[in-house]
Amino acid sequence: MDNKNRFFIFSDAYKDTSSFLCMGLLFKFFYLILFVAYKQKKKNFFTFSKKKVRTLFILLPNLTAILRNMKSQLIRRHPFCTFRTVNFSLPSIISHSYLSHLQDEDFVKSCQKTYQKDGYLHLASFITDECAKYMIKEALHLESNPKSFNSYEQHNIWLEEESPESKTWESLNSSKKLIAADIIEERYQDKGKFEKALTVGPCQQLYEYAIFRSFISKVLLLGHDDLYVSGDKQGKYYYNIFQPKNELGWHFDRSEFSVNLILQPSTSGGHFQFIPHSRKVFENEKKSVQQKSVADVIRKHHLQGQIRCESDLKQGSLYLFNGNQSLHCVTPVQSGKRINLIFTFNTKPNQVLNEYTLLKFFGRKD
Ligand SMILES: O=C(O)CCC(=O)C(=O)O
Ligand SMILES: [Fe+2]
Repeated sequence: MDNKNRFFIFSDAYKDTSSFLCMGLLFKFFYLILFVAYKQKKKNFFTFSKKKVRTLFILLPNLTAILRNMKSQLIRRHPFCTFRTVNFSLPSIISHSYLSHLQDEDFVKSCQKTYQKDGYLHLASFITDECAKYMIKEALHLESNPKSFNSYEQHNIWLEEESPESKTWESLNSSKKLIAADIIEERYQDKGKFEKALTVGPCQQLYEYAIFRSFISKVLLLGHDDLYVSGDKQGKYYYNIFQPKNELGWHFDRSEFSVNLILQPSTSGGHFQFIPHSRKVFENEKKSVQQKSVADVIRKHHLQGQIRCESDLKQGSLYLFNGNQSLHCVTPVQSGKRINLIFTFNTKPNQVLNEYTLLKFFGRKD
């Protein structure tokens, strides 16, 4: 085991620490009973009577409930019991095979080709298992943070509200939990005396890695333009957590492209599906007056065979996607949480989200 992997032993330690403390309390409790029994010299203390067994039955469940409660309090409050921040170096974030290829011309060309043909590029195991596991733990740790936001939206495929044309489209549902970048970064600031101060977590490191950004801009924009990090402290990157029953209804993204890192696929359901380069077909249907549904258009234009269901997205998969041109959705999660990390890159520097989008996405303006 190398040094990087050792961190996971430490990050797991919080569970053991709290169990250890609770076990300690339990032992103290029994020690106290024995001590009292000894002091009172009650000879019949250890003999069983119906009354004693009944008392024990009443006491025990209460005692375990109290201990369970104390344990959760300890996990939340005790500095040793919170999920600890870890310092990752770039080679422990990006898998070795990609790290050495991001600037390789042939590799970039083959990625460009796939992306142009499909509007989609999947790079399996882009980040290391260690980093993915850490990010999953971080997302789950921040899930209960009061600033993380359960977003629920009713929308049409265009994600438009006002236009009369878009009103004739069926209404779809989307729901997930969003954990904005500022909540993630808070973890790495103001560490108390129990944790070493760290300024940059692995999400931020990957997001700000210029070679990663330049690779993406070469693939997405064929190198005609540069990509910039976002100026938005919430939306620059964010964890998404899909619980069972959460889904993303069919839609076209407002942004031209998306960069999505899959951390944990759900155990069943929660598949990413898309119809490559389908915008024109749906645009042509936009003008007719009758009520329209995705299923109707799929039937009418024989698109069924073109729906791609990406069930091979696994822990550590990175996918780049042309979400503005290809209709896509995430099917309802049936079991297990689906966790991913979305990066926002822009073609102009210092772009920020407007108040409306901030409230809709993250439930707060600042
Ligand atoms: O979670 C995914 O894989 C897709 C996300 C997506 O389409 C979106 O956020 O607009
Ligand atoms: Fe999307």
